[in-house]
Amino acid sequence: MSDDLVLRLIHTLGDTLDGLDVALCAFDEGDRTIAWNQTFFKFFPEHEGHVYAGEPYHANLRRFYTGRLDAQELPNIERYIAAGVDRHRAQTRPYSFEHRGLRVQVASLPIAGVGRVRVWRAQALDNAPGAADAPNIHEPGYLRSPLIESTELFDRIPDGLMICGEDQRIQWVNEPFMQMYRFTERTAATGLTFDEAYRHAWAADGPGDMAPFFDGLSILQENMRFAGAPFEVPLPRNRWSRVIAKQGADGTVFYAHVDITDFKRQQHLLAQAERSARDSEAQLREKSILLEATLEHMDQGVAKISATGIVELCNRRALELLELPAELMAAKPSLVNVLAYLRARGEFDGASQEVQELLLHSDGGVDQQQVYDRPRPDGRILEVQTVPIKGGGALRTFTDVTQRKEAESRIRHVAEHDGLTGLLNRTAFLHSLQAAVTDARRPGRGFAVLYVDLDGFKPVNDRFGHAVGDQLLIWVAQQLTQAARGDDVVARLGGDEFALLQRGVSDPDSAYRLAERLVQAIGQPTEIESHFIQIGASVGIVMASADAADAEELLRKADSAMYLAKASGRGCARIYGM
Ligand SMILES: Nc1nc2c(ncn2[C@@H]2O[C@H](COP(=O)(O)OP(=O)(O)OP(=O)(O)O)[C@@H](O)[C@H]2O)c(=O)[nH]1
Repeated sequence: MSDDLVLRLIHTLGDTLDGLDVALCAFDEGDRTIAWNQTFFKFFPEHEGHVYAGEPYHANLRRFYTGRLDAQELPNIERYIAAGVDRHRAQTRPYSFEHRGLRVQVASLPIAGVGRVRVWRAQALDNAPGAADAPNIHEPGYLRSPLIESTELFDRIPDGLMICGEDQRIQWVNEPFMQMYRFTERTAATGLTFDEAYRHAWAADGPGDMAPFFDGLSILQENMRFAGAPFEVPLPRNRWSRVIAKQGADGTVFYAHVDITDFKRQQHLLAQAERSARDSEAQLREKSILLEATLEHMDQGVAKISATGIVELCNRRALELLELPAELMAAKPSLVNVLAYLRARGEFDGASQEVQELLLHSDGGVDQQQVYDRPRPDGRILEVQTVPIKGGGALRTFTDVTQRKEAESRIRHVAEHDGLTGLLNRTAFLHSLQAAVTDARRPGRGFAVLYVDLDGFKPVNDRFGHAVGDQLLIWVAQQLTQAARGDDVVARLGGDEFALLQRGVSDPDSAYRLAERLVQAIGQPTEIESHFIQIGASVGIVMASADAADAEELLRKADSAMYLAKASGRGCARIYGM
């Protein structure tokens, strides 16, 4: 059938129904208005002059509700409209409601290929003439339903039961209903509307938070007007009731009130748990973003090695410091492969034998914290620290300590050397001497200490000035260094006093010969700032013996031998104890 023909048929049907005082309004499958008749305006004058073909059903409902809702209910209009649209789509049975002084019964019929046709007919109002003759609901024996001859049976079911007459007033309620809605006498509920019974439940509870009451009242009023689908209302003391209506044949409506408090509580707990899970998930996400950003921007290289030896994570700085290609690391290689790559590029060539061994057998696993310095081929020094991770694997950090190491070695150099000549100072010489004393107990590790004091140095200072004296001290240092062998130790003890640790000598003759060479070298004339200068040197010698005491004592003995040389006319050497 063509759309046009369908529309003509609906119009004809509408005209026909006008004759029966029945209103009609038809909607397509998208809930848009397609046709209506004259009686429709009689029941719903608010639509006259406004309704148009194609108007969505929700626009129709908005007009309907705008006219009938009072100020208290108006804020709920959107909910009413949404519920009305849902009802429109799902309605399966007729229901009646009051509108503009009329009681109207409405039926809705889905028509395949068209949509839905709604028809309304007027009914007599309860307070219309003749209603005064209606039976007195408070009369004993008013109950008309044969179903409730034995109330005891219904008092024993767990759900509340409320039976209403056609006039929507309560005819009978069971015990569980009385408990739910706070009635002590069954007769106190009789004759009330459900709306009034609901108000009673809340009034009986005394003052408290009334927000759920107002909410529940509007849900109840809306649903009682267009009874159909089950609905839920809040009761005092955080209880909830689900109300299910069932229409009886004679206009009686049976309402079951199911206590769903536990269900609601569980729903609430579930929603809370979902919310807190969402919150902690969001927090976790935020934390991991923060962690990632920190990792990417930190000055330290970081790599995480899994329990199975896979390099799972390697930050930007680690790639830079080790000159690792990003593609290699993105493939999550094994540590063994990464070490092989680095080894092939000479990464470990400067590392100590111990570190080389360590790296050769490393799969990343460590039992305890491990730290070592690794000199790189580019001259920088990396401090590599590995800590075990609970549950397997390890975290390895790479810190560029080049500058720190350089500063440390500068400080060490200053602490150990004489600023003028660059020779070791007294403290460092005593350290070397002490090490030699310890070592001398081994065969072939004998040594001699030569204490050198310049002769006639003071007059140089006095005559040519301190600067020339300084130059002369530097020249003396050179003479001593040149006369010494590579593994000997030369030091300036202070002022014009120097010392030499001669290694690998056990007979005094060798030490004496070196002393003579020193005396001879220092005794040569030299030119400093155009001045020809000649000084001399006196040398005291002490030989280390197996029972040698400590470094300080050896130096003292050498010093006293030097004094003997001075006493014997200077420019010569003397051996301690000889
Ligand atoms: N120019 C210079 N002079 C120094 C320095 N340290 C000490 N002196 C001087 O070196 C001199 C050492 O004194 P002496 O040991 O009596 O000098 P000397 O003339 O060699 O006398 P004898 O050892 O008895 O032969 C003093 O005049 C100190 O001031 C220094 O760093 N530079």
